[in-house]
Amino acid sequence: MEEKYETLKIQQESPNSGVFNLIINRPSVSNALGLNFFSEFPKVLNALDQNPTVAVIVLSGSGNHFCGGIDLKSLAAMADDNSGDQGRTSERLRRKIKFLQDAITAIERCRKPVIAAIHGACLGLGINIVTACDIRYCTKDAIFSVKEVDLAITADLGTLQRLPGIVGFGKAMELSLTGRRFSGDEAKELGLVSRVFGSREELKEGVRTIAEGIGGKPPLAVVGTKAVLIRSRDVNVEQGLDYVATWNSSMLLSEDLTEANSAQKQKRKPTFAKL
Ligand SMILES: CC/C=C\C=C\CC(=O)SCCNC(=O)CCNC(=O)[C@H](O)C(C)(C)COP(=O)(O)OP(=O)(O)OC[C@H]1O[C@@H](n2cnc3c(N)ncnc32)[C@H](O)[C@@H]1OP(=O)(O)O
Repeated sequence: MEEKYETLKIQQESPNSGVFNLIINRPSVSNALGLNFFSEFPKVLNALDQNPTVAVIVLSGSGNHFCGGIDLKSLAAMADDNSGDQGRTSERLRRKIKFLQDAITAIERCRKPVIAAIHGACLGLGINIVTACDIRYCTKDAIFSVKEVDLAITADLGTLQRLPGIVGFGKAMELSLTGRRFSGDEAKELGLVSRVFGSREELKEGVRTIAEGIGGKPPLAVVGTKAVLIRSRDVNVEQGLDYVATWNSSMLLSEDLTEANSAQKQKRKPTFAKL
């Protein structure tokens, strides 16, 4: 956790808190992100996931924006060199795209909940990132755009796969084909965010309270809920039920169950061992 990163900053909300802020940290370029982000992000998420002190991760942006999208200055370099024949060039590019995708999917691989707190611009790559997050909140002045189409890119890092499940197929198609900008209020109307806050300060405080609330819940059930919901999204009901039956048959009988029940009966705050 002591390591320094070029594109990210980690801050524990307060001493003893299980809430950790993961901050996109390239404010001079509106948190536009290049290749180094894709190397750092999964490493940091994995470190947070493995750290038993961490219960919930809040992802936000430093400066004026959440994320201005892919770093346009590094986009050409990311498209790779053209050495070798067409087949080899294409296969290299395919591997690179899979590497970028994998960095975003690290959010879903992380057992702990990841909450996006969005202010200012959240464009292109920003949408890929937040649609992989477990919960999203934003400020009223947040601006969203599935911008890839305007850059002659078919969005390929998760937006087209995850957005339909969040806002519905038709809305996802409309937003992705037009690339139009939409506001925090519309994001709420669409179901992209769960709540809109009046200011950045209110967003920070509101999300902190929600994250601390989740962080105080039985950790095995929190991790299980995330894992089972993500799996259920991708399989049919029967397969999802089968998955949760196996999950709970191995993890339901924990000290958390006893503690949650006792605390409820004794009308006291429960305390759970870290995960
Ligand atoms: C394999 C491909 C994988 C992923 C592909 C993803 C596709 C995308 O992400 S599409 C989205 C691309 N992003 C954009 O088109 C955004 C362009 N920028 C803007 O619209 C605005 O700059 C803004 C983000 C809304 C911020 O506006 P404002 O607050 O008025 O500040 P500015 O003065 O415009 O910008 C400040 C500073 O940031 C630099 N910057 C902003 N965005 C990017 C970017 N995407 N890449 C590189 N740099 C960016 C901008 O140039 C300014 O820097 P200066 O040095 O002062 O010029």
